[in-house]
Amino acid sequence: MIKLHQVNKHYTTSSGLFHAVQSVSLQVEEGEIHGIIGASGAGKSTLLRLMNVLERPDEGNVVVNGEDLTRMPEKRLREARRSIGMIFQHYHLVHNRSVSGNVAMPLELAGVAKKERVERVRECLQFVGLADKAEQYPAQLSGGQKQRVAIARALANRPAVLLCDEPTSALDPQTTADILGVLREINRELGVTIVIVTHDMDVVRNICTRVSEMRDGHLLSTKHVAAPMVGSTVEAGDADE
Ligand SMILES: Nc1ncnc2c1ncn2[C@@H]1O[C@H](COP(=O)(O)OP(=O)(O)OP(=O)(O)O)[C@@H](O)[C@H]1O
Repeated sequence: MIKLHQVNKHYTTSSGLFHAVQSVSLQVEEGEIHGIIGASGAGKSTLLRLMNVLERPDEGNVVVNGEDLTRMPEKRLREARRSIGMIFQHYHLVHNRSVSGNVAMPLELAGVAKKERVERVRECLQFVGLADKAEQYPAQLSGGQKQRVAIARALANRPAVLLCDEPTSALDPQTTADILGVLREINRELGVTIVIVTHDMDVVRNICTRVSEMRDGHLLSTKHVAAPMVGSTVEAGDADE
């Protein structure tokens, strides 16, 4: 589903070239929920942004759904990105658009006709439990509701993959549990493959099938996560690679 092959990313900083992601190879399988953990600055967000080529790798290949995104011209890359949704810690909603206006944006960019757009926005808001908030504005919503709008927007173009960058880090424990429930449903009911960057091992124990650990730009390990059991603490373990 997602194959990173020997991917490298450098940034130019005031103190020289910084090697943020170093020769990372990783395969995310179709249908899994794959966690990426590691200390602050380890390169987790950079790795996630390499998966949809929001960051272009300096070396290596990024293949999603059998298509090499690193070899595509910009126009084809924009089209390919429609099958890769993304959500962020701080939601990135457009404040002067209503909830339905936000969810409609990727459909407008994809040239979907108005009637179909309205229907799809309604479906997506219903899926995340916010059908009654369609005409409200982001400032009127709680953090959890804003993240649900961002999820609905990410689902609008029926992606095969959803990339999540610290999606619950700004949320309280109950809201975190609710949002993880939504992500689990997206995975199970819609068959969407999910990659989730987090510093919270509870998130990993709760929803991830495998977890990769980053340190100083390197991928240290990828492990299976024991099947989550309600109310129990489950250790990540059972190295498989
Ligand atoms: N655009 C950029 N220009 C220069 N340096 C960058 C840029 N983006 C990231 N970095 C640096 O690359 C390193 C990895 O950043 P990244 O955001 O991927 O880490 P992270 O593991 O997600 O950290 P955090 O948990 O703090 O978000 C950091 O040292 C960061 O300062």
